[in-house]
Amino acid sequence: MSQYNTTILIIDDNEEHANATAEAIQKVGYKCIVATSGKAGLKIIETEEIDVVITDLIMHDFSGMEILKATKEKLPEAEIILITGYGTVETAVDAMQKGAATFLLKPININHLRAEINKLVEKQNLVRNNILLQKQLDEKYGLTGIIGNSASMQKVLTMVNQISGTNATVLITGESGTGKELIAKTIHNNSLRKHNPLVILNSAAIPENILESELFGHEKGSFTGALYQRKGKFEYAHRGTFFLDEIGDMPLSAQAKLLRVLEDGMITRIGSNESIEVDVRLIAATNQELGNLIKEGKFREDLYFRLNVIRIKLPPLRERLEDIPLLLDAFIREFSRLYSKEILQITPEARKILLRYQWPGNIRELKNCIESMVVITTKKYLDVEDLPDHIEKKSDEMPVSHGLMAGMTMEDAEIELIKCTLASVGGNREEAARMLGIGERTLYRKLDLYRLK
Ligand SMILES: Nc1ncnc2c1ncn2[C@@H]1O[C@H](COP(=O)(O)OP(=O)(O)OP(=O)(O)O)[C@@H](O)[C@H]1O
Repeated sequence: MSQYNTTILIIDDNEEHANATAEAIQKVGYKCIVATSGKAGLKIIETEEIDVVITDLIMHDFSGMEILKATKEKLPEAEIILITGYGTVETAVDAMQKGAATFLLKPININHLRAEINKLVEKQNLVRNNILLQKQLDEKYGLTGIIGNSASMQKVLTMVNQISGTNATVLITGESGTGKELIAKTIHNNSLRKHNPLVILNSAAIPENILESELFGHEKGSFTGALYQRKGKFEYAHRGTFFLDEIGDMPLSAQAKLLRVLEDGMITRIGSNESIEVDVRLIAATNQELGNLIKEGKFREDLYFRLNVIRIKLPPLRERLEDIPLLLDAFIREFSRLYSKEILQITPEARKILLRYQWPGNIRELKNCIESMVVITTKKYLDVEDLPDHIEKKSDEMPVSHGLMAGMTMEDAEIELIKCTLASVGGNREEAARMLGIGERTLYRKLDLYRLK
């Protein structure tokens, strides 16, 4: 949405003043509706789609605070700017705590007002585009809950979509917190097995001496402590999916037995001579390099080939920083709802810092970070001071370009600036355009023109 389809409501009981403000805003392309009383303003809020409400704080019938309350109820996505005199600054601050975007002092500086509106509209567009994009992704893949519009995640989603309906064994690799379990659950939920169990076992979390019993079950008396007969996870997963996490940590003896199950579809409980047929789709995951484990003699090569029928490689978050804005918006919404806080926003400064951080714990770390910020903030937005302590807070450490020299053309300088800005935000074009103060489309055009894509 551009400014041409953004509607701004101006509520001010000084008619002359209201019209002058509207005229100044219309000049830069916004659609304006003027209400010259609080009552008229409230009626418009009830019936029209408004993106930004600019209201005087003190009017003869209703106060700006009442307008704010009604707007929050009827138009939760709209942004509110309060216009106030010096005597009422305290009330305006209170209004910001109740959800107003900002307040401006009288007499209004029209350039300042335009800049505030531009900022708010840009923020609204970003949120709306992200929601739309996620909806499109969900519709395209029918895979709700997996967020990511980077090329690498699109590739993963396409693959998940293609293989979910098959019975093929899947090996998911990726660092901790990149979403391996989420992908495994999604494959199961989109498969014909979705009404049957999804059984999950983490090989690393089970002591070696009981892992085989967990996997294949045991007969009563088969070892000290085996007081009863017990089914293993494979049996529980019959007709469903078995997600075996941290497979790289599985001891060699269990690997040999697992290989046999994959080859003939039969399991044998410990202490039994009888084989039981199981119909299980296996999805294995690891954050280790299985190739290295094979070289070290810790992982069976034949099992690796059996598992590696379909391989899904999840890239670390630092290699797909362009997914961060979408993830940020989704997690902020999720935790605002969970902790019953009005949907919060994040300041550009805090956003910049999160975009530059390397995320060693990947999406799990980002999710935890946003959860803690939502919990601790006392404001309507998340800011730099809400960031966890271990995240470096300096946002002014921009990469410096060393490529500028007297004598180079403006065009070369522009190329250098674009490259340097993109590098500072990990290639995130949306964020880079914002920093450069140009539209995303303009940035795309320039990338095309200078063959920087
Ligand atoms: N693409 C994504 N979109 C939304 N949420 C995600 C995405 N990827 C991961 N998450 C969330 O991040 C958290 C960690 O994901 P998950 O447990 O699937 O990672 P993992 O790779 O299995 O981690 P580990 O190797 O430590 O077991 C979960 O809360 C998950 O829902």
